[in-house]
Amino acid sequence: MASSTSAVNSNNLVIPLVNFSHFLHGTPSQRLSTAQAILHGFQTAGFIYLTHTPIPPSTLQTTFKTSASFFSRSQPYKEALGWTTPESNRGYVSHGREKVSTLLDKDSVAASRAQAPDLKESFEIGREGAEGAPNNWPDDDSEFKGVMTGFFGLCKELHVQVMRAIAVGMGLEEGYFDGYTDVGDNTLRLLHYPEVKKDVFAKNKMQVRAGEHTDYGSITLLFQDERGGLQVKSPDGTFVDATPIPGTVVVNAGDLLARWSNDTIKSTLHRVVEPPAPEEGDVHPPRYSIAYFCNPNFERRIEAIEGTYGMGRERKYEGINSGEYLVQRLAATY
Ligand SMILES: O=C(O)CCC(=O)C(=O)O
Ligand SMILES: [Fe+2]
Repeated sequence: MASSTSAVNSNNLVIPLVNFSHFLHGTPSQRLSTAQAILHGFQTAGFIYLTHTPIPPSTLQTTFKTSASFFSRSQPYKEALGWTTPESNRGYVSHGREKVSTLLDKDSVAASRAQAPDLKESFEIGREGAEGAPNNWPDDDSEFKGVMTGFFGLCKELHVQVMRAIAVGMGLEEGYFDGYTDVGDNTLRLLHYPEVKKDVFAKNKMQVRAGEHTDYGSITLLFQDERGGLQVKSPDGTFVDATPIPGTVVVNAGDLLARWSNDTIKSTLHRVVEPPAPEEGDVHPPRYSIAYFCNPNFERRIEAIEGTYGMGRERKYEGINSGEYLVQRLAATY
């Protein structure tokens, strides 16, 4: 049986829908064809949708509920847990503070933020126990911490497995990336795009919920609710809806994986805009999503992956330290 059909197929953007259990538990041939479908998706669209991951739907539901209840707290409560530095990259980020964008210097980021700030707030959680970078947990809510650390661990494991699939797809030894994924230097980002009047979008054509950007790290695991609004840039240059499919995880490759793979894997622009399905009334309801940004262990040096250069393909990039790369990218965004 084929492991893959497509989740999105429009304007030359084909995002495969892959049953991940065929990689985890399938026969050797299912395992190989699934790994190849995953790698192919990253090489062409830069995005895939996974079904049948080991993350239980009930756990995901609890995590979404816990996230929504956190965002419903008062502004001073959330501000007290505020994000402080790119080095720690942990805590609460209020509306309009971060402007994800393709602009690399601080002045242009600030200018575009002033024009149409992203309509969102977020809470960033890093690896527990990282030296000098404690998480900004609310001290009156141990349930929040318990739910989020549990979810962090499940996502960490999924990162390990998706990187194994990429290794198998590339014809490398399955554990090729294990020494890069075992620490879990990743970031769990809870996102809340508040309810918004429809005329906000009508009045300003530039207004979006999250500006177009690429992600920075290796891969991102993205869990979205049923609202819609996520769009991915197609090879034609148009933005195509990455429509929510219940029970799936959207996975996209980030800039560091593109670089690591000598640009054989794509890090594709995406954004969040006004939801496509017209709802009744003059407001769009809130949208919640959860992004888990995976990175190679911060202490590792990232040099072109074996097999992605040679035989007429030049090696395009210098080696770079994973942690330094991320801090440099984050420093330009806040
Ligand atoms: O909310 C979403 O669906 C996308 C979020 C995203 O792309 C990001 O935070 O990097
Ligand atoms: Fe993103």
